[in-house]
Amino acid sequence: MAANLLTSVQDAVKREYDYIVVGGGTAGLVVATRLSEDPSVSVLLLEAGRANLNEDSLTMSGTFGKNFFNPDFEWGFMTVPQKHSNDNAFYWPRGKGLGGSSSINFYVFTHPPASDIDAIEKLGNPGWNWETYLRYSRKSERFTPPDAKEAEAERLHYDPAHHGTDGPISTCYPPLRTGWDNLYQDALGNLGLPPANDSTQGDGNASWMATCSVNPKTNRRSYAVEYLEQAGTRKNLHVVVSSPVTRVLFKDEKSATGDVVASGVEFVHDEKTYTARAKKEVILSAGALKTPQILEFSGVGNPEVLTKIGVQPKINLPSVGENTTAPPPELKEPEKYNTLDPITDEAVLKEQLQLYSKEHKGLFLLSMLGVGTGSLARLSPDGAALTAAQEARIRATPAESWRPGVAEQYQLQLDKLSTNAASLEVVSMPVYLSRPNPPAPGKKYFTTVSVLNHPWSRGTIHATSPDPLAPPAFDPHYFEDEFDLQNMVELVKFTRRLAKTSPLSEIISREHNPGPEVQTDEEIVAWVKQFTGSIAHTSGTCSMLPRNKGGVVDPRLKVYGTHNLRVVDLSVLPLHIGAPTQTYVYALAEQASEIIKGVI
Ligand SMILES: Cc1cc2nc3c(=O)[nH]c(=O)nc-3n(C[C@H](O)[C@H](O)[C@H](O)COP(=O)(O)OP(=O)(O)OC[C@H]3O[C@@H](n4cnc5c(N)ncnc54)[C@H](O)[C@@H]3O)c2cc1C
Repeated sequence: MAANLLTSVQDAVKREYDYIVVGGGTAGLVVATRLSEDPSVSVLLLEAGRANLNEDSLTMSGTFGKNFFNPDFEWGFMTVPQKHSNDNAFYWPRGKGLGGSSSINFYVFTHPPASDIDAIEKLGNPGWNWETYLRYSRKSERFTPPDAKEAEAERLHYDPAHHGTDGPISTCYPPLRTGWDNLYQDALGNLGLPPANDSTQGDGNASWMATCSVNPKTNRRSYAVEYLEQAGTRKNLHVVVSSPVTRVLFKDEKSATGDVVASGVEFVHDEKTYTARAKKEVILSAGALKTPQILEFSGVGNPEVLTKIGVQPKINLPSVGENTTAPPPELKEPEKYNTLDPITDEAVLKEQLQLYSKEHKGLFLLSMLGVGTGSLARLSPDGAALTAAQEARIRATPAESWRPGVAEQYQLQLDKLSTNAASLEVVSMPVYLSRPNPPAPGKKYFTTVSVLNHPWSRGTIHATSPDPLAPPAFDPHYFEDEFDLQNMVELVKFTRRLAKTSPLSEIISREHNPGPEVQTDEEIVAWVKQFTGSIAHTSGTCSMLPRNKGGVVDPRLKVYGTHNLRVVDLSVLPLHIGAPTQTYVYALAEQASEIIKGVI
């Protein structure tokens, strides 16, 4: 059905649309679909990548990372060398094509803690709180509860009030489970993270079983393209693919309030440049890594950055591309039970692919299930002392030494530290995913993906080349704040303790990474700097904050100084949340759609 919405460039440039949405990823597809619910408005969606509709390798479940570095589906971004991480450049995968990152993500679908969502409102954004988040998250979700007997046996406990039942994104518990997740949860409980329904309550020091965005009827990925499917054959929504937008175009005259007025966008298709025209608004949803670049090429940003790429400044907004927060993970693994490792054997892979395509069964139904979150003080014997030292250091640093608005963000992070709220996450993954020691043939593993959810380092993403199609410079400043590194080191030690804690210890034969040769703090630091990777949740590059506090958009998601240009994607999240980010992006885009429609 969604294929009916595809339009040719020649048709699109002949018309004038009410709304142009830039980027057909997670947020963009929600916004375009919701706006076109009103048959009296016209919407054009421009996506840089291909349509990729009905692409088996995207919709098949259990294919974690399969499309990494595949230019048909993924951008292949790299950070600049990281000064505080041995000058390593980190791989930042992002989805390309309709569905964006929701088409390649690892489809864990969980809520952030309520306090993290309320923090967004506290930073100066009325209406962006847990209550509204939950309303819009429910609107996006179609949850299928587990069978009652199975739920009891496998502890698939949940709060029905936290799930929607008739939204476009299907969610469920992973259709196939590893068999060790109860043991994982018990071991986490023995280390101070007791079982809970989910991550939303209290200080977040807990463990739970995560749901995923998979359709339990088809056992396929459920992702943003479901929204387009809902749009069906609407005549007022046009989708043009393979057309990267290079800049927003503005009218010569300003609005009555003195703001610049967007009139459309410039985009490239088959190496030719075109213009698409908008009557009402332009909405940027190109993701946290690309939206700041489009703003900069449109003349919106820090004049110094713009001048270097040969762009005439229109709006002085130095916060574009700043406040980049990018949490890094660490990996480690034991052996046994249901995992995806056997598919590295050609014969098993063939058999499993057949099983999946014919009966929608087999190992590809596995997903991440057991999750634990905790504060540093809860996870490490040295955590309280390290936390106190960080609190003292931040309090002793004059607020003027940070960029505007960071002091307010740090205050909320300090509140989390002083109440011992969870900021670290350990997720069990049923496959070998770590470096440098390779897996042994014929064995099974699980990896503990360890995540720092509230990093203190702040980075930047800026255009540096005059070519708008060249990637910008991604610089997360990993480990610039030493506390981030200390957290990662303590996470490695915690993961080691977890593996030695009953009942999990009973099923583990040995640790492969970091491996026995990595023991002292210095050795762990070296391993972390060399072998950590990005969890792909970068946010904040066009933060929703007051303008004098580092804001790029206001609480109506409008770019400051503009009359009708908004940003709706993960760029606007001003302070990172303690969870993977897709659930948040769907809720954000649902709320944004109602704002744009004037419903709220
Ligand atoms: C590998 C990976 C694993 C992840 N795992 C999870 C997980 O398990 N659970 C979870 O909750 N979250 C996960 N995430 C994060 C989550 O998927 C993202 O945060 C979310 O999808 C981001 O949505 P977005 O709309 O901001 O950006 P995207 O979905 O990335 O959309 C941006 C879109 O804009 C397009 N675009 C870019 N530039 C232009 C341009 N110039 N012109 C036109 N179009 C353009 C892109 O091609 C893309 O389609 C993962 C992400 C990745 C990459």
